[in-house]
This record gives sequence, C-alpha cells and structure tokens, in this order.
Amino acid sequence: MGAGKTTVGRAVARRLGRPFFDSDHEIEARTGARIPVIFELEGEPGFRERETQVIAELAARDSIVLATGGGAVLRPENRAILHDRGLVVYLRANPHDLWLRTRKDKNRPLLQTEDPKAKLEALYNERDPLYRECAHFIVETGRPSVNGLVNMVLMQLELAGITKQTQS
Ligand SMILES: Nc1ncnc2c1ncn2[C@@H]1O[C@H](COP(=O)(O)OP(=O)(O)OP(=O)(O)O)[C@@H](O)[C@H]1O
Ligand SMILES: O=C(O)C1=C[C@@H](O)[C@@H](O)[C@H](O)C1
Ligand SMILES: [Mg+2]
Repeated sequence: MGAGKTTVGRAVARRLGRPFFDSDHEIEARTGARIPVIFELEGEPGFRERETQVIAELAARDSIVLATGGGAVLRPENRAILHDRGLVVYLRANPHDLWLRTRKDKNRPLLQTEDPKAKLEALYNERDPLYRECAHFIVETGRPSVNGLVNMVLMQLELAGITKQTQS
C-alpha cells in the first residue's frame, strides 16, 4: 500500500497509449461501495474473493495496464494469473516510505490500527517474497520522482519488447 501502483500504473498506461485498470477501483465500481465498506460488510475474505474475480477477468484482456491492490499477491492463483498473462512490475518501497505516503488516507482498512507503521512492516515482511515470486521486474522506489519511476518502468518494458502503441 502506497508503493505507487495506481499513480505510476496510470501514467505508464497513458505513455504507452493503453487502457488502464485498477482492480481496487473496478471492485468499487462493480459493488457501488468503497473498500472500507466492503471490508466492514464482508470482511477481508469477501474482499479477496472479489479481488480474485476482477483480476482474473481483467488479466484475460490483451494490451492493458493493470494496477492491483496491495494484497493481490497473497493468493497463489492471483500470482499465477498475473505472472502468466502479464509483465509484472514490483514497485518496491521501504515500510517507512509507505507509511509516509499512506498516513493521511483513511481508505485502507488494514491500516486503520493503533500502529499503522508496525502493520506496514509486518505486511512488508509477509509480502516482499510473494512480490518477488510474482514479478518479472523489480523497480526500487524511494529516491526517484513519480515521473522518474514511470520512465524506469517504461525502459524495462521496452527491453521486454513492449513499446508505445501507434495509431494505424
Ligand atoms: N515514488 C513516489 N514518491 C512520492 N510519492 C509517491 C510515490 N509513489 C506514490 N506516491 C504517492 O503515494 C500515495 C499512494 O500512492 P498510490 O495510491 O499510487 O499507491 P498504491 O500502490 O496504488 O496503493 P494501494 O495498494 O493502497 O492501492 C499517492 O498520494 C501518491 O501520489
Ligand atoms: O494491501 C492490501 O491488502 C490492500 C491494499 C489496497 O490496495 C486495497 O486493495 C485494500 O485496502 C487492501
Ligand atoms: Mg492503488
């Protein structure tokens, strides 16, 4: 959470001329409810079920850029779909930076705790190996600006043969 998947993903899609989707936004659009409400009514398991459905559906499309939610890597089936269907970029960030970027936002239910920084550290320790397993590339966030990160992602994608789509 706060790594920049939504922010960087949207900008990468714009630069590539490809449609952008965000699984969190898609879940909210389909249910008509914000994520904290879904967590309140259905718990994390209910949210994860919806997340898997949306990821499977979006990953079946060609030529899109998809930003997932931060916990999408928890389920092995999500990791497999993302890895097999896409080029997966892990935007790695330190828990401290994640805390700085998320501390004013109330829309992440898992961080509405007494000690969100400790929670981010625990999530990082649990998830970092899963992101590494799922990803094709790792991009270190922290020092570069958002625009710098977008350029780094585009460079990696270009090396993998993905270039800007031109109008025919
Ligand atoms: N590299 C960065 N440097 C500074 N600020 C950043 C960076 N990346 C993201 N941010 C800021 O951090 C906040 C969270 O970013 P964003 O919503 O894109 O994260 P996310 O990875 O999509 O999180 P989530 O997993 O909760 O969906 C935004 O305000 C964004 O502008
Ligand atoms: O890291 C997580 O588990 C989450 C991240 C957000 O993107 C949302 O998907 C939700 O708040 C859960
Ligand atoms: Mg996001």
